[in-house]
Amino acid sequence: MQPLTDQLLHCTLPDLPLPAALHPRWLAEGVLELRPEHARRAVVVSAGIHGNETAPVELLLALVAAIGAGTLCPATDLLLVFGNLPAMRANRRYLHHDMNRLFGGRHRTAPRSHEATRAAELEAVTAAFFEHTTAPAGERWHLDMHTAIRGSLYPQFALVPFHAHAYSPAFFDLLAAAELDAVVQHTQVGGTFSHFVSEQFQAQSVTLELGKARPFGQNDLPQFAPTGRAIRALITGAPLPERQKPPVHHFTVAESIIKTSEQFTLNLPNEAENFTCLPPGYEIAAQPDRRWVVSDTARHILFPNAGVATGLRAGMLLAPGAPRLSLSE
Ligand SMILES: O=C(O)CCC(=O)N[C@@H](CCC(=O)O)C(=O)O
Ligand SMILES: [Zn+2]
Repeated sequence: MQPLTDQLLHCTLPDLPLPAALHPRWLAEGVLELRPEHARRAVVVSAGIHGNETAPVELLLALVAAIGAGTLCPATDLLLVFGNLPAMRANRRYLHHDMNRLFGGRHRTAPRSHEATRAAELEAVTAAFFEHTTAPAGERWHLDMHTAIRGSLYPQFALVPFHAHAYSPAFFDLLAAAELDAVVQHTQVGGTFSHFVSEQFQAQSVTLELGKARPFGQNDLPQFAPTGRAIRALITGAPLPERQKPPVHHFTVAESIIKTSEQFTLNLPNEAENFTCLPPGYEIAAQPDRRWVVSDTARHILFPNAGVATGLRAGMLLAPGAPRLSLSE
């Protein structure tokens, strides 16, 4: 294991020297705030909200190391969040409850658990971070980095939370510069960290899916380099790197498949990848009180997972294209 990963997991990362000019403060376990003078932007970068999604954690640690070494000089207020440390130590998505379903106050009504306590703590530190920034309203950003359980036909993609405020063209430029292959627009509220930050602080917040989830030490780190470069540009104010790939593909969530029965079944092979296009009329999932059939217009499956706890999302059906009303306007 890399020394910095070891330090994070053993809670000795605060021993790492950081430039005093950035006024570094550890606001909670695994939550580092940096506030350079005259910041014109406030950026939250989070990883490890799911403990087994380790590549984003390594990417975030590389940013902390570069800041410590003085090779990366943020010009923005920064909140760096390592989400679920006990789950990271156990290489599990979560210990008791999926933390990324508990934001927006849902932790209050959920059974008591490490994840519920941590979601409440992350909400509080994020609120304090945005409350004290001098960055203007349109310059609040949040990138919540994840990796997916299955492989994906579009290997790297973004999920934009449903939002009522404007996301700027600069936000979509960032996603393009990060070499993402696809952008998925949510159409309903959710309990994710990115939805919470978007709704509560009118931030341009997004979930990034950067590849397939693998344990520490097994990640192909060069795959994450374009995202790392785009984040560095965002936090230093440098120009964004030029995109080398074809244009980003857009999708919109048409239906969320919510498992509400233990007898829920999913009609898909384990090796089926995210974004697989299914034939219209295909019965993708069923439980005693209902069945989900693929429509003509929403044929792409995302995050199919029969193993989620009852009450949670077991997949989404996507329609190609951005929503008809552009949310960036
Ligand atoms: O691969 C999977 O099945 C899940 C990967 C993952 O953790 N995705 C996030 C997406 C959050 C969002 O919809 O914005 C999640 O499920 O929490
Ligand atoms: Zn995740």
